[in-house]
Amino acid sequence: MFVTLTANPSVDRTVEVARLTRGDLHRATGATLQPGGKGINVARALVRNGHKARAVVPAGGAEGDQLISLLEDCDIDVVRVRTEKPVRSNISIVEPDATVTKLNEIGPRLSAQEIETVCDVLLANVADARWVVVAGSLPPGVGEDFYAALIERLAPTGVRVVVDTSGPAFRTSVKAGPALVKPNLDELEEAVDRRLDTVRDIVDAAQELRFLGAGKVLASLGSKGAVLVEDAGIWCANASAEPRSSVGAGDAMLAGFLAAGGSGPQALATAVAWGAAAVSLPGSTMPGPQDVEARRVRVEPHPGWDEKVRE
Ligand SMILES: Nc1ncnc2c1ncn2[C@@H]1O[C@H](COP(=O)(O)OP(=O)(O)O)[C@@H](O)[C@H]1O
Ligand SMILES: O=P(O)(O)OC[C@H]1O[C@](O)(COP(=O)(O)O)[C@@H](O)[C@@H]1O
Repeated sequence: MFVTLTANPSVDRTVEVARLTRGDLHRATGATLQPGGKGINVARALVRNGHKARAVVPAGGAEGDQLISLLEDCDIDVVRVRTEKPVRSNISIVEPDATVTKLNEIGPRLSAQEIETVCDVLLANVADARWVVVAGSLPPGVGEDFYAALIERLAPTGVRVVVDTSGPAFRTSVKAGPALVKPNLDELEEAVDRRLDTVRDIVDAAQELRFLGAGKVLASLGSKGAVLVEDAGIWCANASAEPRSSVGAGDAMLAGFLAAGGSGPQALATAVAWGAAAVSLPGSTMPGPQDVEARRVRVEPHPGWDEKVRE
């Protein structure tokens, strides 16, 4: 069982337009409405590929009801924590060259009581978990040490915790010693407070996070694939794709890594295969086994240290 917590879930609308121009009326060429938020997407990807996943989801209001009903057909064990304020809606605008413009709402404020309930519910639902994924931004009212405190409370259970978040919450959570973190390039740059241009820069930054407390670092680099830095070694991998929408690609990629054991080059290969498959699908559609093409994957046991990591 994989357990995820999405502190700030969303109803995701992805709208496809021929070309985005500020101030213009656009007629959408396609649209999807999907359950959103990083932990939810990780759970969606895992169950699409035959794994068991439970998603803890604070959800209030009519939008919360809509989110839960969108999750009904997904085969996820959804544990809803009812909150007073409504779930947010996030909008992604996708152009034919797969450029994505994201409009993420800040999310509903959670009360101190609601935050405590979310923690208690998560802790009550991890007994059968192999991994716990705590992911996404934190809504208003939730302190930046929320994930760090959860990692500390989960430590006695022995479960491995993955963090995928951004900003101050990311840096703070690293110091609490998660087994794995999954930053994208922007998040990694923000965490180490400098620009990163090459594989060497990524590995140095990852080692800094490991020095601070993270066990492994799985850095995602868009079309450049991903870099895994762990005790056993350092690997780079990428998979080719005809990109359509990158929304949720990082979540699919993390799910692939966990599904394949959460360690080493084979798990990294699966991760980028799932990421590439996700990016080829509309909206935040999570790939199933028929979408994933292992032949597209290239794993480098000896990273090209000076290779550029920007697209
Ligand atoms: N254009 C692309 N071609 C192939 N794979 C891609 C492409 N864009 C993203 N991916 C895959 O999706 C993963 C996550 O993408 P990235 O944009 O780094 O993460 P996030 O969605 O978290 O911002 C990458 O590591 C890669 O495996
Ligand atoms: O919590 P945040 O950082 O606002 O992100 C939430 C958004 O990220 C997603 O989980 C997609 O994640 P990625 O594109 O980073 O993989 C959407 O479903 C959701 O709208």
